[in-house]
Amino acid sequence: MSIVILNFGSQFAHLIARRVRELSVHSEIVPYDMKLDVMLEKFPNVRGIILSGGPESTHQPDAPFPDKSYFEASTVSGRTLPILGICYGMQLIATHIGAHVGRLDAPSDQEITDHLKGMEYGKAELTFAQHGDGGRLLKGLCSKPNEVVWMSHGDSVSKLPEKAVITSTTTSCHVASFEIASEDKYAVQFHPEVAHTISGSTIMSNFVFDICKCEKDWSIQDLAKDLVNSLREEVGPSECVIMGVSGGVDSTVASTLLIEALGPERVHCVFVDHGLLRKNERQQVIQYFEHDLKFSNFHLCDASDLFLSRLKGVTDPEEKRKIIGHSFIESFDKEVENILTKHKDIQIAWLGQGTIYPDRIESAQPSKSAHKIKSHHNLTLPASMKLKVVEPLKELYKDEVRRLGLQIGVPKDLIDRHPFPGPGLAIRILGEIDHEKVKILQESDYLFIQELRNWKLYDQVWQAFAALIPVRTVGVMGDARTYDFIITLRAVTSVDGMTADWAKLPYEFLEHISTQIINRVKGVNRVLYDVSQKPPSTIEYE
Ligand SMILES: Nc1ncnc2c1ncn2[C@@H]1O[C@H](COP(=O)(O)OP(=O)(O)OP(=O)(O)O)[C@@H](O)[C@H]1O
Ligand SMILES: O=c1[nH]c(=O)c2[nH+]cn([C@@H]3O[C@H](COP(=O)(O)O)[C@@H](O)[C@H]3O)c2[nH]1
Ligand SMILES: NC(=O)CC[C@H](N)C(=O)O
Ligand SMILES: [Mg+2]
Repeated sequence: MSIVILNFGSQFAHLIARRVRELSVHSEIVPYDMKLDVMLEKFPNVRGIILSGGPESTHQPDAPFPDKSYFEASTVSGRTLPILGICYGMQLIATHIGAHVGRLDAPSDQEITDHLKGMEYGKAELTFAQHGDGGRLLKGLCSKPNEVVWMSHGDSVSKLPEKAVITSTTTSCHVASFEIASEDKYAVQFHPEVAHTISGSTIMSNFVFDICKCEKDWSIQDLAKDLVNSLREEVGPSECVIMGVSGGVDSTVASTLLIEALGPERVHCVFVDHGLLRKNERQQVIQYFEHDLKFSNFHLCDASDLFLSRLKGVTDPEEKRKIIGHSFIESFDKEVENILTKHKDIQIAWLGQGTIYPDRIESAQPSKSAHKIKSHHNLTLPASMKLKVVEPLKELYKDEVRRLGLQIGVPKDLIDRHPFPGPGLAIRILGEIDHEKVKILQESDYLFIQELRNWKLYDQVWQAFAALIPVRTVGVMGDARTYDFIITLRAVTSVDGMTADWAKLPYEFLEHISTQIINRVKGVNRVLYDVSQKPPSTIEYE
């Protein structure tokens, strides 16, 4: 049995599929324009349809719409095919049934502004409709007041026809969910698939089991074994892989799988020092690969001059990311040449990377209708590249990678490390990069992380780091005027990096770390703490 997701370009479409699979039910994502009959042929056991969110607005002329027959196909081969619309998906169902979908700032919407109170990004609290049973979809939720959900929309639904029952609202959104149970149409403006929607899994389970009547007939059987087998099929029997390793979770798990699949001789791990690493990181990574993990083919590539000279004078975040992606590939190419001079008889045909699913969706890789949020360095590959790319973890989320890593014997202290982005400090020094700023940020970040560990707070947050805001402000130290940079501290809680909340670090800690950084790092006279959620912000600054 399957649940099919029509993808309208949501940042979270893959997460919907993952939530369904976590319920032991098969799920697939298909392009939004797949016709109903084609879909039915492909998935004869389909039991329900989910319309994903998406960046467009249904009232725009080119807005993507699904084949209309999905809305009319409440009976397919003698059984109903329920539809759940999420965010943009809800707005599609609303448009189809003749409701109004609009944006507060559109001038022609004046007469309905009462109902369109506005946009919501991040955390919101549901109020259940007066009849109070939450309908079929929200069954089991309305016993609790203040149900926390995650929103990310600018358009709102109003003027629903009578047959549609509004099941919940928020202070800014009159229709947070509605359903037409007799037609098996269900719709939520919020995102049940994200980890920050507290009862998201109950909602998904209500849809999958109670409404679509699916049975638990799917399981991830020994994921590690499947991945190893497919790597053996993908990489030819005499081919070798050059694997980019950073000392981070994803590349360590990916390289361990590659070594398991191909044997240690065929996997050459390369760590690139791009001059934008954290304080002491280079020595730690070398120690880790050479002494702790004892990888037989570990290579250090010192490319700091290359990266820093290419980035000189560059301020645009996407431009920086492109330069970094290309410089990585150049460094790998150079390292391939070095390896081939030593091992003349081998054939290096592949570049291995620890790319995971969120890297791809933010770079707008897997879907034609998704907007690009930021180009992750590992996906900004030059067209001229000669190596083929192998990415064993490309379908997984961070928490799944961590579980897989533990299963295949990667040490727990590495698994628990905070993620560190490949472009490193380049995307945490806003705008132009120079040696002075790198030094200031390295010192500030080092103090922040050390103190989080000392205060036993490191494991309570998902990711934490300092970033440098290249704006000077006036301070007074020892009665003298200073005119120095701002350091901003970011600490977030998350499960998979797709949504994130700011960590509620104790005031005493914030006071302590602010004093430490200002007193000990020359060039900083002001420290800020970032209290933004993702969405609408992202975790990194660029
Ligand atoms: N300094 C580096 N040298 C070589 N490859 C790198 C480097 N930094 C990143 N990469 C490559 O880019 C991929 C993506 O980086 P990313 O930071 O997302 O993952 P990671 O470093 O493996 O894990 P983590 O998210 O825990 O930091 C890595 O898996 C690795 O293949
Ligand atoms: O290897 C990487 N290359 C990149 O270009 C990149 N950009 C963001 N990140 C990491 O991805 C997660 C989500 O970050 P954002 O909310 O900023 O997109 C966070 O964990 C970020 O640190 C990157 N990792
Ligand atoms: N996340 C979404 O699906 C957003 C839908 C639509 N683009 C809006 O802003 O309301
Ligand atoms: Mg990393």
